[in-house]
Amino acid sequence: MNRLKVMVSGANGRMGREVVKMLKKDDDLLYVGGIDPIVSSQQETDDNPIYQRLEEALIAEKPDVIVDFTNPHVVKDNVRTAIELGVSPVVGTTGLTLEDILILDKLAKEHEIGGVIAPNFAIGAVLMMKFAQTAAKYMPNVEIIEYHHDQKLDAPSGTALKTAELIQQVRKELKQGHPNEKETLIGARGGAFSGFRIHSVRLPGLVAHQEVILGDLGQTLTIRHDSIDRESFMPGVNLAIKKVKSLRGIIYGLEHLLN
Ligand SMILES: NC(=O)C1=CN([C@@H]2O[C@H](COP(=O)(O)OP(=O)(O)OC[C@H]3O[C@@H](n4cnc5c(N)ncnc54)[C@H](OP(=O)(O)O)[C@@H]3O)[C@@H](O)[C@H]2O)C=CC1
Ligand SMILES: O=C(O)C1=N[C@H](C(=O)O)C[C@H](O)C1
Repeated sequence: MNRLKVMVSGANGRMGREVVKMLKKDDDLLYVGGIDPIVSSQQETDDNPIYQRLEEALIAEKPDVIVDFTNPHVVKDNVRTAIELGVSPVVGTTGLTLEDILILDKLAKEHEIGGVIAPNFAIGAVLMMKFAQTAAKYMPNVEIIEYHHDQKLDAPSGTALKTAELIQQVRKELKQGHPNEKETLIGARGGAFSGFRIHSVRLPGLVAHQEVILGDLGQTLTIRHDSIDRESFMPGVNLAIKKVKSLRGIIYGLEHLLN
């Protein structure tokens, strides 16, 4: 059986390094090289070149799938380039807007290409988002607190935004808090999303964590997920790589690939 050829954009980053390790352990997948602005001698071997430019890499190696864990500033152009060159993108990079995703979906359909964009590849995080959505239907007073390492570029996290979008679909419209509430320190109440709030904590020592807290008369419900190691994302990335060639257009969220 032909092994699926996979490249990794952002191969020298925290997630990229983990993905390369995972690919090298899977006999059904063939890692054919990475893309990263800084070529690290530790990672580059004759078998696994590291390119500095995506287009050059895709033309030279002709992978089936490109996995992207780069940054919010470059991800949209990366996905567009991959689709135009006929390579299926599996994207974990956060920072794409819903409008960006619609544009990329249209482009992917025009090129008859499948793609996966998932703000969180950890199964526990997907369940946390689903449970929060179910709970918000019955308990519409809700706040999201996400906690990440202090090198993260975007706030709020992609996971928090996706959670908020899922909650918004089912939650009775309601502006929370006291109508005369006054912030005496700007930002103290977090970011406003459709009448509820998202708070972002950044500290060394954290990996990726989120709490959704729902309140009602005399009770609160807290739904919490913790990624304590980046290994937590790898089964989801692996699943997306193996399913993406059978898709047409972009799916947004790992939940669409789970039974
Ligand atoms: N969906 C999910 O499950 C998860 C998503 N993420 C997301 O993944 C993204 C990456 O996170 P993380 O690995 O921690 O970040 P890092 O900063 O550790 O890694 C990003 C890497 O991409 C490189 N890079 C920058 N520009 C380009 C480019 N144009 N082409 C190729 N490589 C490029 C960076 O190089 P340089 O440093 O030189 O700029 C860096 O090596 C973030 O958006 C994060 O939110 C993270 C974890 C899980
Ligand atoms: O930057 C990270 O680390 C993470 N980013 C994703 C996000 O923004 O939700 C996923 C996970 O939380 C880790």
